[in-house]
Amino acid sequence: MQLTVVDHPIARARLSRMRDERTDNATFRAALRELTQMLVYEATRDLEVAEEPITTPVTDTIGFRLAAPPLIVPVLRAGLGMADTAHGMLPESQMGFVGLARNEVTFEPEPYMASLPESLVGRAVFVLDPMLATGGSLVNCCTLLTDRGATDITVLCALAAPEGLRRLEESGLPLRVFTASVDERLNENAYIVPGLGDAGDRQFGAV
Ligand SMILES: O=P(O)(O)OC[C@H]1O[C@H](OP(=O)(O)OP(=O)(O)O)[C@H](O)[C@@H]1O
Ligand SMILES: O=c1cc[nH]c(=O)[nH]1
Ligand SMILES: [Mg+2]
Repeated sequence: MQLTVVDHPIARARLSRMRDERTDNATFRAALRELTQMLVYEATRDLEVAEEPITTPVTDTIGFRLAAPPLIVPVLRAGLGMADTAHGMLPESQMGFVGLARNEVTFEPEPYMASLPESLVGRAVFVLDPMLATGGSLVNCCTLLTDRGATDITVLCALAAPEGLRRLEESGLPLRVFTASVDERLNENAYIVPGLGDAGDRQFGAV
């Protein structure tokens, strides 16, 4: 599994705003959108481009377009806050949706929806979820994708815990992970420390 930590100064500043308990829901969402831009920018660096002839106001030349824009898959709820930004940067991409809620007693994810293309053979997939804690939710989501034939999955998250990264690594799933920080650890409630709290609640309110 390939891990990239996007620790650009602007990314660190946005992440700090998200961590701060005084940050209100609207400011948290704005900071997550801005952080998502940086994660997408880094994660798309190696995407294949196709050449196409174009004409500028001055002359004919060669232009470029993405050869195969990845499928974007936000994990509901918290990943929804990254979806529009990622789609804006990859406007030709298709979007799928996975809904998971972590059981806060067992810490296991409980799936409640999946809306994905039947086959993902030969398609790159970008999974969006700001939080990688125990890793249970992302293993569940990425297994749904590999069950459909995906072999090229990129996970974009704001924060990752070492425990979750280990679980993803041990899953053997074909993954690359881009995160703005690898935090210290999980606490007894499987929350990331120092973390930022519940990313869904911080954006949309407590359920
Ligand atoms: O790595 P894990 O231990 O599985 O935890 C991470 C998951 O927890 C959060 O979702 P949550 O279940 O709180 O749902 P929500 O987005 O609706 O708040 C987060 O967005 C991840 O999906
Ligand atoms: O710290 C955590 C752990 C799981 N889910 C969150 O939203 N935050
Ligand atoms: Mg939540």
